[in-house]
Amino acid sequence: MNSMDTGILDIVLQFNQKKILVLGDLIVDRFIHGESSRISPEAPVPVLDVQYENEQLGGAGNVAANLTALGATVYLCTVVGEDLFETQVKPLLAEHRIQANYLVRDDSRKTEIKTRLVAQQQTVVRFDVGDKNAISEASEGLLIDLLEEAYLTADAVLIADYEKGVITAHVIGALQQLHEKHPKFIAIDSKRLEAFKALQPTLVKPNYRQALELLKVNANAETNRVKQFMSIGNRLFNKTNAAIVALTLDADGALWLERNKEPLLMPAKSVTHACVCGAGDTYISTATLALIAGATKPQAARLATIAAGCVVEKEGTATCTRSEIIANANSEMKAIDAVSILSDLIDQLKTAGKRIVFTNGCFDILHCGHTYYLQQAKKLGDVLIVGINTDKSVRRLKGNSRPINTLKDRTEVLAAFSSVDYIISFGDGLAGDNPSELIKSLKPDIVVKGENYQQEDLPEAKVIQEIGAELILLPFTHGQSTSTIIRRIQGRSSTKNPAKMKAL
Ligand SMILES: Nc1ncnc2c1ncn2[C@@H]1O[C@H](COP(=O)(O)OP(=O)(O)O)[C@@H](O)[C@H]1O
Ligand SMILES: O=P(O)(O)OC[C@@H](O)[C@H]1O[C@@H](OP(=O)(O)O)[C@@H](O)[C@@H](O)[C@@H]1O
Repeated sequence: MNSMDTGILDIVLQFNQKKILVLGDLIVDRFIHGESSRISPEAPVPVLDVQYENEQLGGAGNVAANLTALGATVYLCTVVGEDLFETQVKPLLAEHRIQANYLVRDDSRKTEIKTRLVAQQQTVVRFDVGDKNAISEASEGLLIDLLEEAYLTADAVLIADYEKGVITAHVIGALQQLHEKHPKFIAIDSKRLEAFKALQPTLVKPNYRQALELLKVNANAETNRVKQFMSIGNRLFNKTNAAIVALTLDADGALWLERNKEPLLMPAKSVTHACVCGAGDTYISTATLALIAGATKPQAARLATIAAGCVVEKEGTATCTRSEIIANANSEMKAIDAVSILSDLIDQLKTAGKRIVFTNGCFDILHCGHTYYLQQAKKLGDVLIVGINTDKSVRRLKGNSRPINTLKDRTEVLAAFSSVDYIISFGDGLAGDNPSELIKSLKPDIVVKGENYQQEDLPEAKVIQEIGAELILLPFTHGQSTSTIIRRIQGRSSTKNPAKMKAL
């Protein structure tokens, strides 16, 4: 754990207080998965033996789904056709906890549905059905009314424009008027960023192809894309009027550009088989939430990269939760301050078949007894969670001279142990100095204690039984304890330097 990581965690924890207005084209992504082992006799195309199908929200719908997965409240302003509303769109919105109050339903319109045939994880063909023409005047009027309603309560506006007809010149004009009266953070992902110049967006996210098109530069496979945009990237400011340009470069990560500042390159996670559909949606959703939660540019770029790295490892159009961001952040980020985040994370780890081990203690001055004990605890399962007593709690348990090290320092030392996966403090809640409440919330599979305890003496024994966890008592290393170490030091100091002993 270091100060940057603590900052990142604080930012992620604020995501659920944010309200985002998402404006754009809703798409339905349909994936038909199968195996292919031969070429059709009728034409030189693979024959797909279909195994399963699924549908996901795409376009602005995917942006909204990503934002809700990250904890935010979303007002999704869009126009959908009646054709797919009841059967496809409504259930998907409900699944992602997205309110349908800001949607305009238009029975003259066909919703965009993109069907992909996927053989052995490789998309073989995609076909699109749906209207791409501008929405009707009636729908436009209704959409602008809803936009005005949602705008004032939102913390930021995220435009997900796929040029499927929802964002007309009138819609942009209405947004501009609102923005002039009540300026807000505006983030834009669009193939035609120049059309939004008047909004003076805070953040735009072109991908490489879109950035080349904006600057009217031809693509060249030989070019080093990072070097190229380090040199010509500043021309994107005049084209977009944006304060920050997050240029995403798929497997090469992203280059963040800001006027008169050094560009920031954030490399992407290396993924063997990346499924990139929707990665840009996840990227801009996370970057927006991070920036409005007060993240610095490097922090926001890092969080967006972690989230995009998480979705490209999943099948189809996907989302990344706050817990996944924390779990995917580097291993230094072990200390988790919110029980709800850790319990979400544990649920996900359990679903992935992991066995969760929990133990707790003061971990004041660490010695080889701790090392052995934590290693043994970890071996009992897959993930070791350590509950650590707060400073006040240690004082109550061990006396006023303790702890020797503050909670922050004790946590930092504990986080350096490879056997320890996550650390959470406890001791100031209703259950006082024992971890009953924490165990009840986290529901580990195994609880480990030192064998100096008897099951019947443990205040948490009842909770352990209630949640159906197994209690395992591990032997302590003989003669090793923090108190013995302190006494040893005091003994030595008292003969050699009594003044120093007092200071201890
Ligand atoms: N092949 C990949 N491997 C790892 N990360 C990727 C890959 N493709 C995309 N990403 C991640 O997703 C982000 C956005 O991807 P990109 O393809 O540039 O945007 P878009 O989806 O808008 O075209 C990248 O900056 C990167 O973090
Ligand atoms: O522009 P077209 O291709 O017609 O439509 C958009 C699609 O390419 C896909 O673009 C993806 O976004 P990313 O661009 O990968 O973030 C997602 O929004 C998908 O849901 C969507 O189907």
